[in-house]
Amino acid sequence: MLADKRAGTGERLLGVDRLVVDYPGKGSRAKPFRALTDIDVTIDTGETLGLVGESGSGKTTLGRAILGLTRITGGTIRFDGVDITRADRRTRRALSRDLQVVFQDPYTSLNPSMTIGDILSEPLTVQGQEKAAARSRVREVLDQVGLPQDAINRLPREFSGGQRQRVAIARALAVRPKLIVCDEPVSALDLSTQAKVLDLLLEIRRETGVAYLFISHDLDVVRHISHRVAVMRAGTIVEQGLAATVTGSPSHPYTRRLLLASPVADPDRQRERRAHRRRLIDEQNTESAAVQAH
Ligand SMILES: Nc1ncnc2c1ncn2[C@@H]1O[C@H](COP(=O)(O)OP(=O)(O)OP(=O)(O)O)[C@@H](O)[C@H]1O
Repeated sequence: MLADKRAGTGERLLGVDRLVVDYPGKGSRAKPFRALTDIDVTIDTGETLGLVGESGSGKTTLGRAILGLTRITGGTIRFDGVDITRADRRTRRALSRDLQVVFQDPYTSLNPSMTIGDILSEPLTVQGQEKAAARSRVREVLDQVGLPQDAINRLPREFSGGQRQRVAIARALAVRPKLIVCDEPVSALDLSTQAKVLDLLLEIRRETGVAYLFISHDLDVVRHISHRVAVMRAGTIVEQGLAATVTGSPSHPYTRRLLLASPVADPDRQRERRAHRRRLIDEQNTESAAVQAH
């Protein structure tokens, strides 16, 4: 488990300021739907910000806005000292050296007809690297994510879900990015594979100093990897702070509900959770007794 402190150098890598995203409504007269309202988040070099919230709260929309995949209605996004809110395609291509993504589903995020070698060398050749240099970098990242060298000539279907997610992580790592947006990277995996992939992400962060925006609906997963946590609900951030504080003594009732809803494998955490649930029930009983006595 992580120490309760911020990581990195304290240098600001990402700054999202009063971000608003509207999706067009369906039909010509329909009102647009506001998916994000005045979102403020920051990530420092080497830091992990966990983003939690239930389905539909806007986590993916925020990740996609940062990656330039969703149209922004208002506010600004700065990355590494540059305003990238409305970056053009050329700037985005250059940015992809520093800003990468790992999606949730390792089954659909990898091109099934490409070999692992081609999947991993593509981002490097797009950045203008020579084929030979790209191949040697591919060998390095395969090692880094714990996959065998002979994976180079194999296809994604020959690998398990956890191994495919290692390929997706290797693809993101290949260009040595400063920030990786991890959008539910372990949700499609079983519990023991989840733990292994989370450990891999932690090890990579230690080795490379990369920062993560780690998106998950599961507060327990997020607390394992994050220095700070932001909690989203209906397109807004209801609470953010140090991971141990937000997950240990949440101040917002919504965060408390999320905490109780998240599945845990760790018996200590299960005991802790049962005690917490009992405390909540006791509080509620005391409140209703007080109301009845009034
Ligand atoms: N392309 C779109 N057009 C219209 N509405 C959208 C679009 N994409 C997302 N939404 C809506 O925006 C809101 C936020 O969606 P988003 O996918 O960002 O949430 P999320 O927290 O990532 O949810 P999940 O965990 O289910 O992926 C939801 O109400 C969703 O229905």
